[in-house]
Amino acid sequence: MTLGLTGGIATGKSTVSNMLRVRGAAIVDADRVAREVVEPGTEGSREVRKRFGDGVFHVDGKLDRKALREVIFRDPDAREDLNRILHPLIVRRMEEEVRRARKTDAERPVVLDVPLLIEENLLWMVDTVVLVYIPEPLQLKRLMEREGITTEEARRMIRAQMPIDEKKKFADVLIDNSGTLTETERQVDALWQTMVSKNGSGRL
Ligand SMILES: CC(C)(COP(=O)(O)OP(=O)(O)OC[C@H]1O[C@@H](n2cnc3c(N)ncnc32)[C@H](O)[C@@H]1O)[C@@H](O)C(=O)NCCC(=O)NCCS
Ligand SMILES: Nc1ncnc2c1ncn2[C@@H]1O[C@H](COP(=O)(O)OP(=O)(O)OP(=O)(O)O)[C@@H](O)[C@H]1O
Repeated sequence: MTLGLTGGIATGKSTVSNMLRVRGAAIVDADRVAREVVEPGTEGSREVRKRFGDGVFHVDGKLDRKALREVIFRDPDAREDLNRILHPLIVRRMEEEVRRARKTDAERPVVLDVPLLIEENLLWMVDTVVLVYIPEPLQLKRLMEREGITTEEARRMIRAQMPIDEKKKFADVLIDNSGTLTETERQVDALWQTMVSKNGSGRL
């Protein structure tokens, strides 16, 4: 089965995806793929430079992630342009990775960790949607603490995505990550049991 793991920024997708990895899932991480498609010399890198200029690159040709981030979380048009350039490249590579994982072991659950799974209409890629949920005030707090940024900066990043409470209606399974990591582990255990017992295709 292919599980779509989503949430909002800093709600705990990486935390939960690591827990699923430890249990044996194959993980396809959209944030990692997004970094690969802009490596120096790639089509993604060329297109980003064409649209955003040399100012969002370091002298060695690597993307200056901080600089680009400043632009896209302030300017919705810029964000749309970046999405238009990168998302087809990201989706194509994720599809290849899913195919490869299936070929290696058809029974092994595959987890697609994609922050924008719902916003970008990628639900067709997965059998089941798992939402890593925390209430928005806690999301704001964890984001500010992790990034060392102000409330205003964190709000801007959260506003670039569909509000976490709205995402609930697209979810088949909810993991509440507002408690301790042990409490989250317990929910992941229950999810994993269902995944392996249904190990063919099928929805949860
Ligand atoms: C702007 C970039 C360079 C900032 O890099 P940085 O290392 O600081 O952050 P990172 O990649 O780890 O992303 C952190 C989080 O930001 C959020 N985010 C990233 N891109 C976007 C976007 N286009 N729209 C809304 N939220 C986004 C996601 O929740 C993501 O998990 C980078 O996020 C990027 O290339 N974004 C565009 C690609 C994309 O849409 N990625 C999301 C997965 S499809
Ligand atoms: N149950 C928890 N209790 C306390 N802190 C937590 C918990 N789960 C995650 N965190 C912390 O919250 C922050 C966000 O978690 P994580 O990085 O897993 O989120 P994410 O959804 O993957 O973020 P992004 O969208 O930026 O990729 C991290 O600093 C993490 O250590």
